[in-house]
Amino acid sequence: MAQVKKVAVIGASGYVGAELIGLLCQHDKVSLQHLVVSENSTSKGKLFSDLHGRWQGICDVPLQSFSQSWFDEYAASLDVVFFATPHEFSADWAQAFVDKGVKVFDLSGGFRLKNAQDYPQFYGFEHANTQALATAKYGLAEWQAEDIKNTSLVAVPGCYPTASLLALKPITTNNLHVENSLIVVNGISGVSGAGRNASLATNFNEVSLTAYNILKHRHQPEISQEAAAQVIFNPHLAPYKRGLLATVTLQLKAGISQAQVKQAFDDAYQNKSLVRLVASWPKVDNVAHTPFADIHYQFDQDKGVLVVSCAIDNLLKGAASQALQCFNLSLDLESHYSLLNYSH
Ligand SMILES: NC(=O)C1=CN([C@@H]2O[C@H](COP(=O)(O)OP(=O)(O)OC[C@H]3O[C@@H](n4cnc5c(N)ncnc54)[C@H](OP(=O)(O)O)[C@@H]3O)[C@@H](O)[C@H]2O)C=CC1
Ligand SMILES: CC(=O)N[C@@H](CCC(=O)OP(=O)(O)O)C(=O)O
Repeated sequence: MAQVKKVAVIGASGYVGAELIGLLCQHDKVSLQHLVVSENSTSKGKLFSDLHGRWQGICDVPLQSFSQSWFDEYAASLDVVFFATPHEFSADWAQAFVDKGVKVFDLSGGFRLKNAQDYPQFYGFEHANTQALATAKYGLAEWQAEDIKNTSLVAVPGCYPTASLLALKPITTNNLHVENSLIVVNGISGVSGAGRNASLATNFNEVSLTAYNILKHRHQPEISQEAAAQVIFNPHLAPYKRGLLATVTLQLKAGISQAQVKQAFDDAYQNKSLVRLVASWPKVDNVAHTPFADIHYQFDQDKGVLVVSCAIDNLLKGAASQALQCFNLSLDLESHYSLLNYSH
């Protein structure tokens, strides 16, 4: 029987933190101890439910602000901390919690890339803790259960990488694709993907379906690293709130059959209840506000071209519910524990 864990969430005022807290409130192995925001946050002292009205009467807990003295007072008393914070904050602070014996689930990109040199290029900062970078484990829940169990620092995948890798890995891990061929990933995300803070680019009046960050998005090295294959990643922003679609195109080796492709997907996901192999092209509306990933593919055997599409909720399967899957795995629970009937 897994014991109840003492848990804190840093980044509680943000979109991802809010979803995560909603999930943690319903989890019977969690004792939620601290909801934390930045040191100078305009939200400190407010109730969580004042900021996120969906949780009125469910989580009316005041928000604390993070500081060195907060860390000194509370860190050692925790079992688990979730970071739903900017990448650089996680990179700076995660190891300090690990050193206090706290298991860290980092929902930022602070520990996803193995190559420290990629941080200045794709994240705009030098990584402060390259040793932790080397030991952190990537936490794509359906694929890395053992790593997730056996580490103190889980790098929860990004939203686009989650959908892209769930689509790609049945093929790339079985080496069904032509080595060094062009793999193209087209991603479309709703505006909540950009977080809660106001900016011109995410202003309601400004948002129109558009590509952005072409050939320089930080998820390109993440997807390539975890698929063990170089990809071209084309992100798009779309004028809706929740949900993300990644559609990938690959060239498969000559002679690969429909049956081999089907086998690869069935083997990968037949016992994974949060990944649904659906009968038609997935839609974001079918997964928004849920922890599911929906996948569908079509293979033109004559041309050797495979197209796979995966839809997820960017804030849940692309962040908070996947982090909870990782937490469940670390407790030796099934990864879908407390998630299958989630609705809020
Ligand atoms: N949005 C998405 O779809 C996804 C986001 N992510 C990642 O999850 C993380 C959170 O994203 P999201 O919720 O969208 O972002 P938001 O901007 O909505 O929230 C960021 C949160 O971090 C807190 N914060 C900022 N600076 C600090 C600091 N120095 N110390 C402590 N807390 C701090 C903010 O608190 P306050 O502002 O009140 O100070 C806020 O609670 C990011 O790393 C993001 O890249 C991952 C997957 C999907
Ligand atoms: C629409 C939008 O702006 N999306 C964000 C991705 C959000 C996200 O998931 O970022 P991480 O996974 O790296 O934390 C972006 O493109 O930067």
